[in-house]
Amino acid sequence: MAKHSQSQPKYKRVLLKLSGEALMGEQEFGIDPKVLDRMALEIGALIGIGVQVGLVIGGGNLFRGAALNAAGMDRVTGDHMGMLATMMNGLAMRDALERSNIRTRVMSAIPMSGIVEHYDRRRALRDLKDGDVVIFCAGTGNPFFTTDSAACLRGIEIDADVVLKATKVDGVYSADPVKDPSAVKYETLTYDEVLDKKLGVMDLTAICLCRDQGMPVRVFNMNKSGALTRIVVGEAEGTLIE
Ligand SMILES: Nc1ncnc2c1ncn2[C@@H]1O[C@H](COP(=O)(O)OP(=O)(O)O)[C@@H](O)[C@H]1O
Ligand SMILES: O=c1ccn([C@@H]2O[C@H](COP(=O)(O)OP(=O)(O)O)[C@@H](O)[C@H]2O)c(=O)[nH]1
Repeated sequence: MAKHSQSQPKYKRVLLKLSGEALMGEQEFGIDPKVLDRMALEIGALIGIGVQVGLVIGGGNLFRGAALNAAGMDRVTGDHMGMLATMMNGLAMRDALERSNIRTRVMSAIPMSGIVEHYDRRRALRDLKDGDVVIFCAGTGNPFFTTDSAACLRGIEIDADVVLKATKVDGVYSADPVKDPSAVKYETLTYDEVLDKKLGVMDLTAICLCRDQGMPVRVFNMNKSGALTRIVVGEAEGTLIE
């Protein structure tokens, strides 16, 4: 960390997307406080070198609308539950960040008066400039979307330099590396290559939005200690889609 804290960041403002499943750690469901604390440390290292950090957190560790739908629930109700799950993860992450003395604001796409603020882009920009981490919860606020799309949307809205998608694998591969051990990792890809090859690491709505708005996306493994800082200071890590 000492080495990186002297490094000049390549990016001034990033939108970090954490999947809900990443928060489970070794558990089957829910949130592992040890994982939250480790992520708070990694995010704190970025704040420490002057990088502005917006955060979108998934909800897949708790509920996913599509899975609830497959089990018989109305899809829109399931998606509402999924978005509420991202709120719980966001509150847990704020708690971990604040315990690490990192100023944090949570904004929700769905009004939730008395718990968190409603999403306000201009306010978020002011807070980011003040060095606060801003957590954007409840996805896009609409069913039939994912938090990957929400991350790209918020990243574009706040004029982030890059969307950083933290996941469980080391980048984008020729096939799902969890299922196919012969899959080969890409260093870089264009948006159209991701779409044409149907590479399943991010949903297509999110990729199309980034392509149309020219927002680069880097997919990387958040379980690798220091990977986030290495990316932000310009070292090769994961896969860059642009
Ligand atoms: N071509 C691919 N390259 C990398 N990962 C892939 C690919 N296709 C499918 N995946 C899977 O996508 C997952 C990453 O997506 P992520 O959004 O983090 O997970 P989830 O959709 O379960 O929340 C990886 O864990 C990996 O198993
Ligand atoms: O804009 C959004 C974002 C999320 N969701 C719901 O919230 C769930 C959790 O988000 P996601 O699956 O993206 O979480 P992750 O895979 O990142 O943990 C999704 O399955 C959807 O049901 C939604 O309806 N609209």
